[in-house]
Amino acid sequence: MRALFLTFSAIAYAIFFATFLYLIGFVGNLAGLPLTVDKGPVGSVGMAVITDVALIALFGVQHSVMARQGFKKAWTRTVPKPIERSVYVLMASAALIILFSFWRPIDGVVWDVANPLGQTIIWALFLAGWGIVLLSTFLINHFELFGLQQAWLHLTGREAAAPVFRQPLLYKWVRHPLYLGFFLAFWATPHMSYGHLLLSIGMSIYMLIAISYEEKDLISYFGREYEEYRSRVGMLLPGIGRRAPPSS
Ligand SMILES: C[S@@+](CC[C@H](N)C(=O)[O-])C[C@H]1O[C@@H](n2cnc3c(N)ncnc32)[C@H](O)[C@@H]1O
Repeated sequence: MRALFLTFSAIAYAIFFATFLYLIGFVGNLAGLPLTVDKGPVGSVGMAVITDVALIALFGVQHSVMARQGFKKAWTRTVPKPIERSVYVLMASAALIILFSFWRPIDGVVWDVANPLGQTIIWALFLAGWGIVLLSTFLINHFELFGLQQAWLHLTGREAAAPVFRQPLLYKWVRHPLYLGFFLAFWATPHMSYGHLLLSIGMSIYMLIAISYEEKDLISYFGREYEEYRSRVGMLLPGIGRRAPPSS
């Protein structure tokens, strides 16, 4: 059973990684992909807006609800604890695959940068965004975030350690570098269509909500240590979005 759990986690991880790579191409409109933010079946604008908002909401609800402590407690009565995170990762990938499959592009130019230097700078920001996302997962704990560590510890008969508060490298300057990377990745495009704008706005709203829930959890784990960090370090940009600790 323990080896089966690890196999399940490894498969969930492989599916996540393939989905993550596709997401880069989807948002960046990579030539050769069958479906991207600007390439796919076109219908009426009204239907496209309703469909796309529903797809973003599905992703946001799956991500936020399944990450909450209360949900995890209830959920692990059914799903074995060592693979709980891998099931979450699998569901998150499924929500993205559904988004890729049913996304409806919306034509129309919000901005279009034709200048070659401008385009190069914007693509560099786009790639930097994805790089920051990946780097941040390693700064927190990549293999735990994606469920492999939990199944491995179970296989080797060890207990999962309690969450550790980290502030290495990027976390010294901003509290949410991973989300900062996603902001760059969604917004840095030389050609912004109305469909892409909808995706960028929707994901940005989701991330701001996710940050507020995540910080409540972080304060419940780490207490004053996190409150002090929050009062000193900016949210998404250095020095901006610091929050004074509640007076006691
Ligand atoms: C997907 S990661 C996003 C991390 C962070 N919000 C960011 O944007 O870089 C979410 C997980 O990271 C954990 N986390 C966030 N900040 C942390 C920190 N400074 N130290 C340890 N864990 C952290 C949260 O508890 C959550 O399980």
